[in-house]
Parts: sequence; structure tokens; C-alpha cells
Amino acid sequence: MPNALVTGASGGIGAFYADRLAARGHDLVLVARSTDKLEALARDLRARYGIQAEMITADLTDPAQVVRVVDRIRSGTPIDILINNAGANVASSFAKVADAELEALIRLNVTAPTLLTRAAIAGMASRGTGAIVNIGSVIGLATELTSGIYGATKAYMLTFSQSLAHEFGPAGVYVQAVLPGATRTDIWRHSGRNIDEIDGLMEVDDLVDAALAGFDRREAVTIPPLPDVRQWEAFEAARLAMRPNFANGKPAGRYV
Ligand SMILES: NC(=O)C1=CN([C@@H]2O[C@H](COP(=O)(O)OP(=O)(O)OC[C@H]3O[C@@H](n4cnc5c(N)ncnc54)[C@H](OP(=O)(O)O)[C@@H]3O)[C@@H](O)[C@H]2O)C=CC1
Ligand SMILES: N[C@@H](C=O)C(=O)O
Repeated sequence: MPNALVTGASGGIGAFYADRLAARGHDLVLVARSTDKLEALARDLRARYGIQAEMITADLTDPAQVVRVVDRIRSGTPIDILINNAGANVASSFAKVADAELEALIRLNVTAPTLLTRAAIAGMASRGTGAIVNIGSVIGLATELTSGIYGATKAYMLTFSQSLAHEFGPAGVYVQAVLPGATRTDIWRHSGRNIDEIDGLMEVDDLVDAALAGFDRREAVTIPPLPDVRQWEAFEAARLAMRPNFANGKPAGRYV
């Protein structure tokens, strides 16, 4: 059974991914900062599902600690499924947030998943099988709904996934971008929001089960709260229809 590595496994969406993957019989590598929570989860999953669960305590905003996870991916039992889930938002507005906090957000939401993917995907491509799951957000498509760079980091998870799918799909690597809407986890408290004021909250088990339904269908992009998939398909079709028109040596008539 393939091994899976889940970042941000100590709570929220990542902990449910760990549970569901363990239920499917996958051995796991669980990554987050909270050793106590990872230990409790690993103990519980081993007992309930009879799987192997390793833990790596790592702060993914710290380049040296990301390297430890990269080293595990490159040198231990091969990782066949990588779930890039760890992520956060910031509490202050773009104008007020400290530079260091913005940089940490980019390291967690963008740089770490990029480096972990690079470490995992070469092996997957050489084995001709494997899966990368990148947790974005509907905010990546609706960046007006929040302040600052969170939406931009989540848009990256979508475009990064599309680019990887194009490059590594032919080598047998499946890449899925998952775009949750508002989901009942601690991310809201951590980013200074009152969860009781959020409309249309999805329960985290529903979110992960829907994301895994999309995974089983090998969807490139899974948007659990979107009722009519034709809206996403029309959006993608409009993007692809523009593509042939980008290769012009002269500016468009409206600029001359
Ligand atoms: N909940 C929502 O409404 C939505 C969430 N998302 C995305 O889903 C993903 C999971 O978020 P969610 O479960 O909601 O959030 P939670 O805050 O509930 O969980 C975040 C997880 O990431 C880990 N994490 C946070 N910071 C770091 C760090 N610096 N280094 C390593 N691990 C870290 C946390 O563990 P620890 O503290 O132990 O390190 C925890 O396991 C994120 O990428 C988020 O952007 C997308 C759309 C909606
Ligand atoms: N987690 C939310 C924002 O902070 C979202 O992505 O909807």
C-alpha cells in the first residue's frame, strides 16, 4: 500500500486526511510543529487501523526544518502520496502586518509545499506512479474576499498544481488541487476571526471526504462547495481559449 506524507497533520483538515488515509491502509508520515498532537494522532491511527505512522516535528516557515522533511522524503521509504496541507493566514491587514509575518506566510503557504513537491515528484515520476495533493482555497479564485496575500498564496497552489500536472502527468504522477471554502477549523481563530460570523461553513470531515472523492476520480481541480461543476469548466475553457492569442509579436490594436 502506498505511503503518504501529510503536512499540517496535527489538526484541522490535515488530521482528517491522516485519518481517512490510514483507514484506507496507507502508512503515514505526519508533519507539524506540535509533537504532542502528532504523537496522540499517530498512536490513535496505529491502534485503530494497524498502520505505521512516523512523525516529523517541523516548523515549515524555517528553511532548515523544511530541509529535514525534504531529507526524509528523499531518503526514507518512498512517499507515494504527498498532501501539501499545512497553511495559515495572518490576523492583520496588509498595511499593518509585519514584514517578517508576511515572509513567514509565503514560506509556509508557498515555499515549503514547492520544495517538498520537488523532493517527492522526481521519485514518483521515475516509479511511474504517485500523487501530489495541494490544498489551495476558493479564496485563490476570489481574492477580493480577504485582505493581503493569503489569496495570492492560494492562487499559487492552483497554478502550481496545473503546471505540475502538465509536466508530470505524462510520467504517471497525478496532481490534484483542492479548493476548500470556509471550513470549521482553528485557522479562523489563529487568524483573528470569529468562526461564528462565517457564513456557509463546511464541516471538516465532509470537506476531506469530498476532496478524496475527487481524488478517486482523478480530478485535476476539486472544489467541494461548488454545486455546479460547469462553472469551473467554463472558467477553465475561457482561460484555455485565450492561450493561442498570447503569441503575438505586436501589441494588440487597443494599445497602438
Ligand atoms: N479552514 C478553512 O476554512 C480553509 C482552509 N484552507 C487551507 O487548508 C489548509 C489546512 O488548514 P486548516 O486545517 O483549516 O487549519 P488549522 O489551523 O486547523 O491547521 C493547520 C495545520 O497546519 C499546521 N501548521 C501551521 N503552521 C505551521 C508551521 N509553521 N509549520 C508546520 N505546520 C504548521 C498546524 O499544526 P501545528 O500548529 O502543530 O504546526 C495544523 O496541523 C491550509 O492550507 C489552509 O489555507 C483552505 C480553505 C479554507
Ligand atoms: N482559511 C480561509 C481563510 O483564512 C479560507 O481559505 O477560506
